[in-house]
Amino acid sequence: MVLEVKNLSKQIRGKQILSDISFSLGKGEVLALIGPNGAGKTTTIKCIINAIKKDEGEVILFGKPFANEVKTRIAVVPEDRKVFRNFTAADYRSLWQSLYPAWNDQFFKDFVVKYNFNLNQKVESYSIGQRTLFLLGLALSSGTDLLLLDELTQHLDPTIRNEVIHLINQYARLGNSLLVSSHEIFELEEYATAFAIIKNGKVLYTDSIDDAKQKHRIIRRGESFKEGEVIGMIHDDILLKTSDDIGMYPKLNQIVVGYLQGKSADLILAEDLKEN
Ligand SMILES: Nc1ncnc2c1ncn2[C@@H]1O[C@H](COP(=O)(O)OP(=O)(O)OP(=O)(O)O)[C@@H](O)[C@H]1O
Repeated sequence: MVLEVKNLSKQIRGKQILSDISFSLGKGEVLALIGPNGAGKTTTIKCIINAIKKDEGEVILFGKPFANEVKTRIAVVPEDRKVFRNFTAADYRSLWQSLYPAWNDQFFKDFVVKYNFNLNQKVESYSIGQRTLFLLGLALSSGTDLLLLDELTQHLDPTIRNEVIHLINQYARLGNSLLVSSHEIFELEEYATAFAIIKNGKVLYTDSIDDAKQKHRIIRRGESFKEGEVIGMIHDDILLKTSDDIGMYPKLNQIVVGYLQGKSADLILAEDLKEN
């Protein structure tokens, strides 16, 4: 495993922000950390890179507990896209080149040409979409084997969004690993191979996309079933975790919605439809 997060917990100002968060990311995988606003995605990423101190739990990177040396093997695009004042794209290139021993300057040069970046322009003057693309370009050029990308596709027009997703896939195909936080559930299958659903600082479910689809079915409300657990409601359908071959296989976004919605009182009653 490239990254293992085990039983991570964090309180901020007396409020429990993360509770017992666990998931893992393998080589060449893209794990989507998916959840609504305020779920704890950014806090999880900050704990992984030790930008904020975790209270409990373990973060294992490349088989070892987090240590400062590992920072040169990880590149991050933060959610706020904050950049240094007065720093040009060329300044950023020099900085990242000095920080990352495996920096790939040819990749960076090609990236700058392909996306038409002016190296003499201040990065703070880029639009939010250009800034996101540029920061991703730095991360992809860093030569690291793990990227942490916080809400990467947020505020992007469809053209840049498609480019960004293409770049994520290309980087993963080279055997690198990516953790991408998002609340955009409809785009997940374009890049993710695995996912962790997070809500109120807890992981509700984590799995590879293929395995998750195998383990769940969508049945009509009122339809009876022999074996399984009712997970949640998706409009008039029910998401069921079951080994029975009933109903329909779910799409990833249906699995996410089912877990996020959870069981309401009338859905708990639906468990009574289980055949004895
Ligand atoms: N420094 C802080 N002080 C107080 N509360 C904080 C702080 N940082 C985070 N929180 C709270 O922790 C919770 C999780 O925030 P976090 O930014 O991790 O969520 P998120 O899933 O990344 O959300 P979003 O999708 O909106 O970016 C929120 O309720 C947030 O208000």
